[in-house]
Amino acid sequence: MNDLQQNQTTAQQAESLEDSRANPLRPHELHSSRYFQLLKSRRKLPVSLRRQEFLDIYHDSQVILVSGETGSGKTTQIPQFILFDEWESGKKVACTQPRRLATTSVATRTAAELDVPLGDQVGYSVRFERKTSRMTRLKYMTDGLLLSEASKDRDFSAYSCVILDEAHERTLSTDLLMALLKMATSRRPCLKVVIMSATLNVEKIQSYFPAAATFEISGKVHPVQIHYLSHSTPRYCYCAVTVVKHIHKNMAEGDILLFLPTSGDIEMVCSILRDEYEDLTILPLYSALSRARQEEIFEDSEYRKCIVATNVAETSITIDGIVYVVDSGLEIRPVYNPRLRMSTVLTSPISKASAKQRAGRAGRTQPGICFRLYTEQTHRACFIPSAPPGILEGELASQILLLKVMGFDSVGTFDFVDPPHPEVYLRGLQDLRSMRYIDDKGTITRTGRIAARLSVHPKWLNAFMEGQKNGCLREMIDLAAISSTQHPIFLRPPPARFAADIAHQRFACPLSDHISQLNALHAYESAIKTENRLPINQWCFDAFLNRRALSEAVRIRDQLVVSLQNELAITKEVCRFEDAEYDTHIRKTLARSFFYQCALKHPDMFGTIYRTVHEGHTAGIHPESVLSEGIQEWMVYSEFVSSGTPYLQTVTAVDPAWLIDLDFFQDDSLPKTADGNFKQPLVKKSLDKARKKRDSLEEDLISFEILDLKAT
Ligand SMILES: Nc1ncnc2c1ncn2[C@@H]1O[C@H](COP(=O)(O)OP(=O)(O)OP(=O)(O)O)[C@@H](O)[C@H]1O
Repeated sequence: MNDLQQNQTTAQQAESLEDSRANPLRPHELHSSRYFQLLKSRRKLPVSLRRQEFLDIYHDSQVILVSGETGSGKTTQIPQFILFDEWESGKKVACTQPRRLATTSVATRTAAELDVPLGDQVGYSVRFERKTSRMTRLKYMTDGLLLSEASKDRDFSAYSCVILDEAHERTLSTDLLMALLKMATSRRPCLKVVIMSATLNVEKIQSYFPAAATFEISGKVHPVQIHYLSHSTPRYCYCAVTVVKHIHKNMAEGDILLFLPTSGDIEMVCSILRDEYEDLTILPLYSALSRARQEEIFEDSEYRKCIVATNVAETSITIDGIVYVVDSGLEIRPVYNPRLRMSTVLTSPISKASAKQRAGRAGRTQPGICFRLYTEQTHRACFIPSAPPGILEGELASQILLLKVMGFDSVGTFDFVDPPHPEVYLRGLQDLRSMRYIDDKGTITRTGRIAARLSVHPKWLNAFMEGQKNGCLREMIDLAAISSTQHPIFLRPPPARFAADIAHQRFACPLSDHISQLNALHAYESAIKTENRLPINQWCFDAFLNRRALSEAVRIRDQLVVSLQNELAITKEVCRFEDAEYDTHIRKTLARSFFYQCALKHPDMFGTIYRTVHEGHTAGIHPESVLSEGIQEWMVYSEFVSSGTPYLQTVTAVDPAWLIDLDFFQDDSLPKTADGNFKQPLVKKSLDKARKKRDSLEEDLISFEILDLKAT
């Protein structure tokens, strides 16, 4: 018997025996004292009091919509009820979350509640990282990951029940899962679906699943008082600092959770608060931070904690000790514009549902107070009820391809909760057509099938094939991996921008941001291998590189190499950096793979404005680019973004001669006005010039060969 077990009282042992009948995960073992502590608090949760009522509905219905106050126990308890109920089926229970941090933290909590090591019966799976085993029966996972599983198994046959949590967020993946689950439930009558949220639009989802039962959990764990400002203020950071100071000076014990829209705001506010207080533990929280730094928010602290977070802390997570929530009422949301093929990132007001979720981070382990940095009138009149579904705001090419590979040829008539905007849908089809992933009839091609199976955006398959021709396949795989990390690899924290820019110069390639990224990745890998090196964390810190993003890129790259092995002959050989043509091979490959994202310098302007070839939209080069001075004529860009001013981001200078033989740049493909003239005469002129140059070079070559022939 171990120490923990010895510590159990006789009463606990009796309780353990009683409870073990309900806990098939450890049927013959005694539980730890922590288990009993947690059990005591779990039993008080509103949802625990209605366990049997929930199970009765669960037995009678195939689809159940669960709504209930934040903190009432949906995420941690309902999956356990189902797990025990479904134990005999031998199948798994999946519970999805929109965010990674929430996925890992609720899995950790649930494993602790069940007194099992994380990864055994309870585990988690997020992209490129998982803690599961063959024993795992309850799997918390991101919605994106379950979607990619579904592309291989439309019946969700490994699962007896799929729980979609935080469904109010209506992410693109959750919406697609709802549609696929709707079909799967008609094929598999024993498959159950539970859709949960504290702020679910029940009528909307019920009209999509007409036979769904509803289960509403009333009652809060602890009350949360809400305070509003009496006057609005645009200076939300200043206002947030004032409120935090007020709480710290005048209010009773309890940690603070402050919501701000951007990582820049967070770092600024953290540095102001750090300068002022030594007896306050200030912890930033945003997705670009390393996992270890993110998890610091859960650690105990000698002083009061003040966590300054973006909306990554908005749903699902419980941070023990939070009493005060300060909500700026703002967030950043990328919105895709199909006409511009551009993502606009603007700081905008949150929805009422988000405001409720944010307030709900308090009152979970004790009563709480939420300070909203906006007026009640603003909340009532200016906040929309819930954020628009992701399917109405995002780019759809990869989702259309995924559906096509699953056999849904006519995606236009697919039964979505909210159908996508026809223009976004058509743009997605056009993009897939120009990448040759579908044919003229919209049928998926062989290349399209391979592209759909990639763990990165399907557009990269073209780059891999082109890279193979030009001897830089490995570099393209590295770039695909870098572009798939959730965070930028170059860090520019606001207080140290200048120092960061200097540190980044050693990786800079004057003609390409993509190659600069590759240089940083390769330097990181050799820093790891070098003996007597600096600790890698220190090396990354000094170089202002994001270690988390780099190690994630390496992981993605290694998995990609394995998954591509059957499709492309991947040799160990890499393009040699010492090769005089190293840059050219990579730039040419990028140009020929992402030709539909080319831009040409606009001479009428001050010299730094470019115009995209296909749509003719103008934009500057992002100020963080190595090419921001706008000297080069042609560019290929990875993103067209706007946070007020439109910018081309992550760009590479290209030679139009590399493009002229592509169909996309032939006269009959270039965009024309209604009267048949070229919409962008400059593009036409520049391409003609490149063609002439090529022809005259070819003529020179021929005459040179003739001369050579005569000489022999
Ligand atoms: N990591 C944790 N530390 C302390 N208490 C926790 C933790 N996780 C959960 N709890 C307790 O369990 C309760 C239920 O949490 P759970 O996440 O299941 O609620 P929920 O209804 O899903 O909330 P939300 O709608 O906000 O996701 C919390 O209110 C809290 O009291």
